[in-house]
Amino acid sequence: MEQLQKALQDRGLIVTDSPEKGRCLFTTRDFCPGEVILSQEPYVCVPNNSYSESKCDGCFASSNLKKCSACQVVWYCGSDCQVRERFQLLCVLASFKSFNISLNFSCNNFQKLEWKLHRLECQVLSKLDKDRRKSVKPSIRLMIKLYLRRKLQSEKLYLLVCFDCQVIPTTAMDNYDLVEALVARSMLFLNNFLGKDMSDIDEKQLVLYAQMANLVNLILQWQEINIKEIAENFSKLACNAHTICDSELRPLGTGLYPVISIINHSCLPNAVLVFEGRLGVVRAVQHIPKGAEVLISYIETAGSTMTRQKALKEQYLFTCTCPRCIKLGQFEDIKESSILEGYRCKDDRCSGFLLRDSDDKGFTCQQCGLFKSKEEIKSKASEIKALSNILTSMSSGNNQKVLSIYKKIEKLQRNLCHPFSVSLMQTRDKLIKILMEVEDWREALAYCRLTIPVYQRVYPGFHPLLGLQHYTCGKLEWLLGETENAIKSLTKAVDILRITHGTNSLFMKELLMKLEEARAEASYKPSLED
Ligand SMILES: C[S@@+](CC[C@H](N)C(=O)[O-])C[C@H]1O[C@@H](n2cnc3c(N)ncnc32)[C@H](O)[C@@H]1O
Repeated sequence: MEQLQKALQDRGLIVTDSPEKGRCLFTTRDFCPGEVILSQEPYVCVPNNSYSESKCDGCFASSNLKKCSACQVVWYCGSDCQVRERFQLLCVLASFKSFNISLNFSCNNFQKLEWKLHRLECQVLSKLDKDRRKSVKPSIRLMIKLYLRRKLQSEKLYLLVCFDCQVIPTTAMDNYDLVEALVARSMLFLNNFLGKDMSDIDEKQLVLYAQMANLVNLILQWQEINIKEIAENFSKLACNAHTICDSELRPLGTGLYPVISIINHSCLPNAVLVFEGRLGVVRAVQHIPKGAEVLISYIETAGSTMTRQKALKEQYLFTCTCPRCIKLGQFEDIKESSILEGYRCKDDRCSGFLLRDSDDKGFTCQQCGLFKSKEEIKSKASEIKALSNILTSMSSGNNQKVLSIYKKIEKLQRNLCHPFSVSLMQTRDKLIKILMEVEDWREALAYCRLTIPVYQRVYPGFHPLLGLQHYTCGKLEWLLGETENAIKSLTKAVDILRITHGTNSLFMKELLMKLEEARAEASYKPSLED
């Protein structure tokens, strides 16, 4: 901890303890919007591979993949990624006495050993029979990697094997002690439910961790392993691991970033976590003065206070007391919930919000006083539910059918929900995605424009999702030849994303280049007309 405090001190940060939140990360200097507060490589990470989709284990790319022929579990996209992974596993296997590996090689001749080493790397997984291999889901692999990595670092093999290349050395920000210090869900269960009965769901969760721990034990077959400790580590992953996303916030995998995990949650965060490849980067999204706590959001912040609190309670077992959450039950909060998750006025031209009547027969618009009966609402809601059920039962691939169902849902929601409703916004997002897949740019743009005011309301300030929505709008306008509009949208996207994503990533370079091209085209067009 002392070592970590020292490393953080150099970055203008300090870890403190609070009785309500446990460890907290505070600033010891000012940070300006867009400034990197902290960045960290994952201690361990895995891509979220499934039967239908695979990604490279090294960089999460999804093209030009080759499956490792030995273990049949891991995929790589090319030699660079293979080299990195093979090197890591060589070090692990060198620590097993059963493998007679010479440690006398440097990184220069390391590549010659690639194939041989990779076979060794896969030793643990390739020992498994076909059925067991199928049970090696990403969460299980993450745990296996955690144990291999611990073994590696505890025996300081990296330094032994190749002291001059300094691949992943043990540092103040990268060691197993930091994993040990992470808060565990099981501890939170106990703290929360001491003296009370655990609910069924909590008990089931603990049983699941125990089953997963058994599976890890069967795969690793280490004599000295402690199953209880593995189960405890699964419960740590549940409230500390992060979903690794690409620049457009599409999930790619899961990673454990033990220092970033010290950062607590707020529904009104002053920082954001984004990923540059596997690197986790925390950036300030507002001015953070010296002495303030650094806070990110763990959840989708678009929902009502009740929805957010439920999500935080279920996964992280705490009740949020951020400036948004402390308003729970106050008139402003009730109004906000009725807008985000409530119904629309019977009069199409009215944008008032509806509140439930005291006799529970229906809802009344708080602006024009029109009444909407419960039956009316129920019938529309069940039509939507029936259509959603059809969608869940459908197999993927039938874009046109899916599109027509989403359009029906959107129409019903337009009639039922408040114009700023989150579920209506989400349905429109699904429509945009499908319409872009079928290359109907015009209609995709129409829906995208409808979502912008809702995004601006639910994701205020520098929020990456708002920036990305402006970007989508800009790309569609650009494709449709609406250059002036594209410039406006792309500029709005850049204004937000340069704060949340920085300007160095390939993604941002592409966005900045698109904006430049659009500006160049706009200045070229009038001269043509002249
Ligand atoms: C990723 S950890 C954050 C670091 C944690 N405070 C620690 O001591 O390691 C997540 C856990 O921190 C606590 N936490 C995070 N944000 C909180 C908040 N706003 N209020 C109360 N507890 C919070 C909860 O126990 C949650 O499960």
